[in-house]
This record gives sequence, structure tokens and C-alpha cells, in this order.
Amino acid sequence: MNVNSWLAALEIELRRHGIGPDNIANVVAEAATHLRDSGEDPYAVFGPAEHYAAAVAESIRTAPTATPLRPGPVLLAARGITKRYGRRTVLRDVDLTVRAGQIAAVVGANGCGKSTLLRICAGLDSPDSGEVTVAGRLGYCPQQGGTLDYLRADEHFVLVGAGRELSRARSRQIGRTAAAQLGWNEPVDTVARNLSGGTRQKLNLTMSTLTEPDVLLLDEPYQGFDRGTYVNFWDELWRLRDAGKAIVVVTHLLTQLDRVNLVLDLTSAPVGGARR
Ligand SMILES: Nc1ncnc2c1ncn2[C@@H]1O[C@H](COP(=O)(O)OP(=O)(O)OP(=O)(O)O)[C@@H](O)[C@H]1O
Repeated sequence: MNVNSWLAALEIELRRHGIGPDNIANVVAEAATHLRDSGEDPYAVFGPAEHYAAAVAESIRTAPTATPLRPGPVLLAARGITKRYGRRTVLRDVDLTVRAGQIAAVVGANGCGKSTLLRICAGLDSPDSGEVTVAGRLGYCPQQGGTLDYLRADEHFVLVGAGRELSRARSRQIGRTAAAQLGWNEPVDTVARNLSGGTRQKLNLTMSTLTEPDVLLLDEPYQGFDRGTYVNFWDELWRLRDAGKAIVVVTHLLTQLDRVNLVLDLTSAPVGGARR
């Protein structure tokens, strides 16, 4: 189905449900970004526009507000992070502090440095200045990649579990249970390269939670998820938060920001440095 007609239909349906103009703009922009990045058919990903609009309306009506801050100990502290690629300063003096029991959303325009910040927090990239402190175990779900083409899901689980000295059987069990929570019930025989994009993301997400991290870094982990999985994903995030984890999630979904405790908007970085 044509993407533009589907988005136009979505906008009309959202208006019909009485959704406010800001929310409509955000939801449509988010769907457009997802469809552009994935190249998928809107009908296949979201279903009929009227159904998706109804689900969004329902989600907005029933959105739990973020729990009041229950300041646990600081589990992630990024201070004064500056990162340059060549002459371009992508991050300038960025601070992010996340405590146990908090979800922080990192938002901002394409290319403003969200993934770069997460990679730095994960220790996969070095800042030009600033430092990151992590208390406890770290889990990281990258925006892309992260899976090995010729390994099956179970083999991914075993590989990640081995890093925590889990037995093969235990790794498989934890991995399959986490996958089932995302509505993926048979993650057994298919090698990663033959999984759909959304299912590969489920595998990535499952791996990032498999070692029960204290700090969980998620870089747009829901890309390609269908609606049911998306709902399960947020339920799972809240469960982890309530279990005392510190979670950072990169998101374009501004409708979800009332569900998190902190928002770091990297778009608004003024030249010359900003404390957030
Ligand atoms: N290894 C690299 N070398 C050079 N430039 C890079 C490198 N990695 C990222 N960049 C650039 O840094 C900027 C920030 O990239 P980043 O992926 O962090 O943005 P983002 O906010 O996550 O974007 P998006 O919303 O599109 O995912 C971009 O202009 C990107 O091209």
C-alpha cells in the first residue's frame, strides 16, 4: 500500500478519535520515520490505518504516568560528554544521570547524536572528553546489527549467557522466556539472517536483557515491531524499571514521553555547551 495514502488516512483517523494536533504530528512523524527506515509496507507493519489509530488513541487514554521519582542509587552517570567526528562536534558537554528505577528517554532529530551517546555509555566508543560511570552489569541493544547471520537464536542466547557463566540450558531457557514475552514463541531453528527485521530486533532485545543487567541501554529497540509486540515491550520496560533497573531508551515516539522519568533532548544543544 502507498505510504503517503496510509499516513494521510492515519492522520484523519487520529483526528476522528479526538487526538490533539501535537500528538497527531508526533504519531504520524514516527510512523513515517519507521516506514522510511524499514522500507516496509504500512499495512503489513501497522495494519489498517483505522485500527492503528484506534490503538494509539487507546494507548494515549490509558497511558500510566511515570511513577514518581523514587531516587535509587545512581547506576549510570555520563558527565560532560563531548564527541567529535572530524571537524563536526556531535555531542557537546552532555550530561545524563539515571538512577535505579528510572527510565530516561533520549530524543532528538536524526543525526543529533543519540546512538553515539548510547555507544559511549556502552563503552563501545570513546568520548573526546567527559566520562561515563556504570554501577553493575550493562545491557545494550544496538539500533542495527548485533546478531550473527549464521547462528540460530538459541545459539545467540548461549553465547551471551556464557559471558555470565550461565549453563547452555539456562541461557536457552532465559532467552526463550524473554522472547515469549515479546510474542516470539519459537525462536529455535531459523538462523538470524533469515529472520524478519522485527524478529531480529526481538533477538537483539532479548540478548540485551538476558544477563539481567542493572543498566539497560536500548537504541530504538522497537523498530519493526508489530503493535502487540510494541505494547509488550513497554510493559516489559516498566517491569524492569520497577525491579530497580536504570534504563535508557532512544525513541522518536514522543507520545511515550509521559511514560518515562527523564527526557534528554539532544536537538536543543546550544553551540558552546549545555548541561542537561
Ligand atoms: N563513526 C563515525 N564516523 C563519522 N561520523 C559519524 C560516525 N558515527 C556517527 N557519525 C555521525 O555523527 C552524527 C550522529 O550520528 P548518530 O547515529 O549518533 O545520530 P542519531 O541521533 O542516533 O541519528 P538517528 O536518529 O538517525 O538514528 C551523524 O551525522 C553521523 O553521520
